[in-house]
Amino acid sequence: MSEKQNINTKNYEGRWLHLNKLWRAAISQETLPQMDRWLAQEFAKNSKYGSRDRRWYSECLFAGIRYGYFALFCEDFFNLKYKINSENKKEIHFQNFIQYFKNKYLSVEDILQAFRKMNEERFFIWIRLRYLASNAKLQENISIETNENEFLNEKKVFLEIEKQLNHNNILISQMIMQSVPLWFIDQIEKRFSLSNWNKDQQDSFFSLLESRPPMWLRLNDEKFKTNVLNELIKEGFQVEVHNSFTLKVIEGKGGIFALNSFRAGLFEIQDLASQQIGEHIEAKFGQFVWDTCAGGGGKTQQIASFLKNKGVIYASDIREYKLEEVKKRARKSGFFNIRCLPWNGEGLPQFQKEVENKNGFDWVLVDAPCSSSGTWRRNPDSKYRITKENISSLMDLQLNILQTASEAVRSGGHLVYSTCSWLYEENENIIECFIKNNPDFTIINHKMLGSPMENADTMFVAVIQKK
Ligand SMILES: C[S@@+](CC[C@H](N)C(=O)[O-])C[C@H]1O[C@@H](n2cnc3c(N)ncnc32)[C@H](O)[C@@H]1O
Repeated sequence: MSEKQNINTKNYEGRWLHLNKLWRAAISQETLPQMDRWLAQEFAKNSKYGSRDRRWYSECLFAGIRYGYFALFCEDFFNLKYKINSENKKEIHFQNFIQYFKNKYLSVEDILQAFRKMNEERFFIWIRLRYLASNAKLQENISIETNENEFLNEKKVFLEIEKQLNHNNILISQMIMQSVPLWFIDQIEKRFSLSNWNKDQQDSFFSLLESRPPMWLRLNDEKFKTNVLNELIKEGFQVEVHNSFTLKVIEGKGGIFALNSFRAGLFEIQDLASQQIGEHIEAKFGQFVWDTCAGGGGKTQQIASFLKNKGVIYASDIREYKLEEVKKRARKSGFFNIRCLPWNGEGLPQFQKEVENKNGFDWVLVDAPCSSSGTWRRNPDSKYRITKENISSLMDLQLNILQTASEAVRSGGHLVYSTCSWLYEENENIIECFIKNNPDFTIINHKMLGSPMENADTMFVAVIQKK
């Protein structure tokens, strides 16, 4: 079978066979791969994939990961019903089945092993049925519909599962339908009650998991709005103005990086919730800011756009190569006040004398490494990877970084802590522990941002002030 497929019903079958092959290759990796990275490598290895092929294969493989846990649920239920049940003639108690399923898959290894054991054609039957029941739409108009007479038994079981779930505990049902591992049940309950999300918000938290968030853009200056909008529209993007700095791309053909206005540094791609974190750093002209975990500099750039070269920003990260990206982006946007310093979270780095002269920073941002549970819409594979053990080691790291970074805040200055996670352990818990150990700091406010309140990732921010 050739790798390149033209999109018509003639090689529809070949396309599915190739999809199965790609899925098998993905799950045969040593560990469950991060799907976007794995796919990028896979496509780079084979230049024969056309852009429509790439979109379709990646959409289907992402659906595979997004709904993989649900597919295991369906397959196990199907097997019980059609194999064990026909032999033993016993009725399956749905409640008992849920309990059995919950205890059967307790880690990413369990899930990966089950993916490997399952015939890929069968796997994609469940994925297709589930995808068709979701609100998500395939970007490419290549059908994933099943023929009327195909998979009749599976369709029956799928409908039965939907029906049974409708009569079940609502939280458990939503978790199963949205393929959220049941080991998260306590954390989800905690989040719902802590954040006081109402029924609609709870429903949205789940239903938003069916799709990626839209692409959000942040202008580096509101005066660029007309220029940027004109170019986007001219290039066929459908865009909505969210506020004076933020645009939402409703539809676009890709190729945003090639736009003149992007290359000239007039705007950045940045999720809405991430932008809202940045807005909590209310740095005034002339102030000093330290972005301790700057990564590629998404928030460093945003803070620089507030300061308009009047003030100083230090950007640090344990990954030195990321700081090269920060420098490149700063040059592109004409920000000359960003100083990059590698930092591993142990002790304070060697700042220039100017920091000591100011008695420390006015603002210190700790955009901490975290489980990324708030980015499941984008990276669904990460929901299977989060375990109690890695949350606990992340908590130690988060608290350590926050503690060390806090030593650089001047008296009266602010410490901002953020994550792209909705887990209590990584958020409220961390700031509560920090405050307990540091009575000279007070929490000014803290909140969840993004989904389910907005069509974005889910993030957390806390503003803490030094007395
Ligand atoms: C959530 S990401 C930061 C994203 C970035 N602020 C942005 O807006 O694009 C967390 C960052 O923390 C960095 N990091 C992880 N461990 C660290 C440590 N011990 N010390 C300093 N940075 C660390 C990671 O390399 C990663 O870039």
